[in-house]
Amino acid sequence: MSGDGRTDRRDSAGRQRGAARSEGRTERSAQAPGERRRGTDPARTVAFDVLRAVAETDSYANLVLPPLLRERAIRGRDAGFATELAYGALRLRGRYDAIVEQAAGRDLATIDPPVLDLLRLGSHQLLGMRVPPHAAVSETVGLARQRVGAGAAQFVNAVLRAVGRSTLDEWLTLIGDAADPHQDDAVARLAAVESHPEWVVRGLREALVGNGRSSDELEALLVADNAAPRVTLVARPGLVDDDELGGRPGRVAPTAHVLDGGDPASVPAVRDGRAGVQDEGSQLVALALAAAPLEGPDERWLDLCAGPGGKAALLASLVDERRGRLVANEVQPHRARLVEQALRALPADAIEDVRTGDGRLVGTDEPGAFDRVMVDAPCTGLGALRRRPESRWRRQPSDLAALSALQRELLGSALAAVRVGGVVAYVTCSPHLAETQLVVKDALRAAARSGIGVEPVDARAVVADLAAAPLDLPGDRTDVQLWPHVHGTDAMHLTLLRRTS
Ligand SMILES: C[S@@+](CC[C@H](N)C(=O)[O-])C[C@H]1O[C@@H](n2cnc3c(N)ncnc32)[C@H](O)[C@@H]1O
Repeated sequence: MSGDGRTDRRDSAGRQRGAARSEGRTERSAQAPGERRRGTDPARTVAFDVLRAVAETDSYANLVLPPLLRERAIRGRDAGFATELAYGALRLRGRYDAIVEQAAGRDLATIDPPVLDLLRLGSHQLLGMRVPPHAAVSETVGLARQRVGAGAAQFVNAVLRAVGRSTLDEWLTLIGDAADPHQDDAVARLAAVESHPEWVVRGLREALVGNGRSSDELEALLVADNAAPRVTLVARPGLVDDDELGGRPGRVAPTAHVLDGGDPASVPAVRDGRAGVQDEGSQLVALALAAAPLEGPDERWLDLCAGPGGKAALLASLVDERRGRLVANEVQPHRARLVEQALRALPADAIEDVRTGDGRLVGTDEPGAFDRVMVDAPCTGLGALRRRPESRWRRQPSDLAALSALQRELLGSALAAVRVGGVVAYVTCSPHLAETQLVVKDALRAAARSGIGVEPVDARAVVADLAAAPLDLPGDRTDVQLWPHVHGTDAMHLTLLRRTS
């Protein structure tokens, strides 16, 4: 039974069983009787609406989908099916577009965007989910007829039948060969087959090599980006007992609980803010800032870019254990409100302030005022592609220049805001060298020019003491770069720096 007592009508293969299809009802009643037909499947309809919202209003799928599911009372397996369909079609858009182009024998630019979205959804059901082909095709054609028109439905039918005639492996060989006809461009092939923009594939390859890893790992990394991450909870120290959260212990962060499934919002400690949903890599970098060796006072911490507040809540629980206080700063007012919300379970004593302000000014306004500073910088998010289904298509190479300039300024401000002897953590959820190693290098040069001395702290030694098992971190660097295909985390970057003068 679904939560509202009605029978859950989807089987494990995503087929909808039974006749009552609530979503279609009102739309059917608005049609002339001659046009009446079986209603469309609410789960597929909601997935289509998510893809349309992403395309038309630049919406984020993970923000649009949950309220739509709630509004339309789609729960249980139906909700799981809709989520996998929408997120999978968005993540694998590049792969399916290459397949659709071949199957349709037409340039994608000649296909109307809503029709292309339907073809992506149909292709994902056929090739990426275990939906029986007749259901995948007929349900998508029905949706096309209802939402776009009879002509579009015929086209969708023909193209999806062509898609269904080959297996996924056969299609991958075909689109790989089409992208790399001379067998000399591994990036173009991987970009098509593993559904990433080429500039992202190039950036990830450089990041692997720049962190002492082999470019042979690239395919495994791209594959990991295409898999939905497991839901991981953080047990905020001092606020929650480990056995309240369930799940299995994390591999990387001692505060992590990895769930096998279920809705994290149903966990009471998550609802009241004593725990939260947080990637293990994000947990580890906050724990590392707190654990970095420090001489002298350790009581005033700053989270410079705090919204929406996941790391701030973990830092606040850690500083509270030392009887210290956290200042959380965020430039966007609505995100600063999310920080307040994330900190709701923390004792008032642990929070000095939640501020709305430009982090670039803190170093000038409050020089040398903090013992530990977190700079979790705004970034391309190329390390969290598995979590944000459409973001790889939205980001542009030109974003890198603007973001890395901002990152340098924020890190410079943090180095000015920390006291001599204090520690700064520079963190991104992108492994791109332009946002990580190069930003740190530039910021250190700029700091030296303004008379601020800085030395690296061995972040690898710090995380080695925190992690349950040794972390695979090759090369002789002092920073830490995590990877989804190696550590099971987002590709978080961490540099720890100590101010020396
Ligand atoms: C990667 S997110 C931080 C995530 C956060 N630490 C967490 O764990 O929930 C970066 C944040 O920096 C904020 N930001 C962007 N420019 C900023 C600036 N100039 N000063 C302060 N915050 C800024 C963004 O609005 C965004 O909320």
